[in-house]
Amino acid sequence: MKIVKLAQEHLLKYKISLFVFAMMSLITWVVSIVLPYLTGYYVDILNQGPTRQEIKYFTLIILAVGLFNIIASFVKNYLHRTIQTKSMIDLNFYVLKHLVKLPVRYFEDKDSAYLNQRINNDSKEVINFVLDNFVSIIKNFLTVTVLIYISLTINVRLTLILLPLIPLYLGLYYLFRKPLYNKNYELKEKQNKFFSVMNQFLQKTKLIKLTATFREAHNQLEQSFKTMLLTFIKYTKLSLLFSNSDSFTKVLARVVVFFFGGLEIMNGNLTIGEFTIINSYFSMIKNGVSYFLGLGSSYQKALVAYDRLMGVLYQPKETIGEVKIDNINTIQLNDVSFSFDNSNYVIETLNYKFEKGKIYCILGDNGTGKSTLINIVLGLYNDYYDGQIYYNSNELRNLDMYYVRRKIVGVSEQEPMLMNNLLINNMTFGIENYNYQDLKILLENLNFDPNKFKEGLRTNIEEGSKNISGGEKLKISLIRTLLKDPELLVLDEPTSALDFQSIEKLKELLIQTKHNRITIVITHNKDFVDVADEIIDLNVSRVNNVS
Ligand SMILES: Nc1ncnc2c1ncn2[C@@H]1O[C@H](COP(=O)(O)OP(=O)(O)OP(=O)(O)O)[C@@H](O)[C@H]1O
Repeated sequence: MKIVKLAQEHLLKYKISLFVFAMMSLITWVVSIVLPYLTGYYVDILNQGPTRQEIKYFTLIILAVGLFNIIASFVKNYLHRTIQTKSMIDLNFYVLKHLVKLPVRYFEDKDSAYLNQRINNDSKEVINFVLDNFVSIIKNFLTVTVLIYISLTINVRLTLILLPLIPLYLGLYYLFRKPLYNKNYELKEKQNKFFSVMNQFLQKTKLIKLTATFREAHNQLEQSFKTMLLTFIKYTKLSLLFSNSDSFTKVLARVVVFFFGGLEIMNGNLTIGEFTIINSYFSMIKNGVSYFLGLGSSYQKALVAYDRLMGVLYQPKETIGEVKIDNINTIQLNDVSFSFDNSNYVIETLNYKFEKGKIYCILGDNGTGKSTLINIVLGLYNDYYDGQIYYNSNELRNLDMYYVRRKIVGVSEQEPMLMNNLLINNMTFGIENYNYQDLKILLENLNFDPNKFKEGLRTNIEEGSKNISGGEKLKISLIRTLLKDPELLVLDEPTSALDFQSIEKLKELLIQTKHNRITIVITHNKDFVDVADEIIDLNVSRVNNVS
């Protein structure tokens, strides 16, 4: 079975724990079978007038079995939880590892929070299905067969009278199964929608305040809750109806056991102890049967989770070559074209050569393709552009761009992403070797005073937190990029959140270090035009510096 194949790779990392878990599960199962039998046997002894010795003996057995069961259950449940958590995270990481190597365009229409939650839930579903059922199938099969056999050996007539109640239960189950599944599914969808509206309500508090749309926001929230509540009520009614019908079969079974069991006792064909054993065993047989009935629907649920995970795992990874380079003297674009929708070209037959030692300024109004061009040059759209791009003499698609970007490329983004980490770690993130003196100079040059923060460079920064301004975020990202001393430096809209003084300092810094690298600055205003050696104006239809 394909679900087992996916889960086993992660579960089998904990072979010994799994083996002990299986053994403990079987032990607790044996205890659950033995206890009603012992109880029945004891009832018969009590009925016949027990000796003090017998009472002592049975009490000790019950104590020993009980204690043994507690220990075995503890070990079983402990192992179940730890194996489940570890393998679930393992599978989750396995999918995330693949995900992070997919082309960036895969993520463009995805909500990352939703995707993350989905992968987490699906990993849990797949692991739980396999872990829970690998012992349960054997256990429940044994429960049904062994207990029917023991009941038959105790009293054939009573067992044969009780067995037809199982098809009755099956009928009820099938009657309710589909509507229950559908209503449950519908309820989950409505709950998800409701929570996403609640989430939005919290996320958009600032917008709600600014536009004073409290009433509209609250109405939306209420409407979504009403829809969810309606489905919840329908589901609750149906599930209560089902559990009542289920209780009805239990009552019926008890009536049959009491009436026919009573007659059998009266006729001397059954002891009181045997009566209690059959009574307990029949309910265990019924539970065993319902386990197998429920297996189909839990398989369907796990299958949905499996298919969604495989949907990610089957996505082809982005194109990455193997050639590693440690310096970049030129980047040449030959007839490069790119379109998001295969019809409107954002970049069209662009020919351009970037050379070490120069500062390039990519100019253009909003939406003219500045960021797109940089994404192409950095190898993020390797699977989508036409034409060729050469780093020195190596075609971009042949380069190991993970290596190149890590070692010799520095990119400061328009909206910098910070890690939930210390200020110092954010400034040095991904940089293998740096000089503390260089960091100090950069801090001074960019006018960034870490002492302004409560614990200086060791202050914890949280993405989205209020203890850091937009400009400060941008400076952290600039420091991280410049500290790397890259061969290719890309600054995307570096002036968007900087004050005049900081812009001037940054310009000085770029001029001072331009000989060691290719510097590309993306901007929609003219702030950097005066320091640029070449300007690429994307407002102009044909850009070309290559004859
Ligand atoms: N993922 C996408 N799917 C479809 N179209 C996109 C996508 N990303 C960008 N575009 C479109 O491509 C064009 C260029 O976008 P790009 O972000 O490169 O522009 P930009 O010059 O960097 O803009 P800005 O100055 O606003 O940052 C725009 O028309 C934009 O709508």
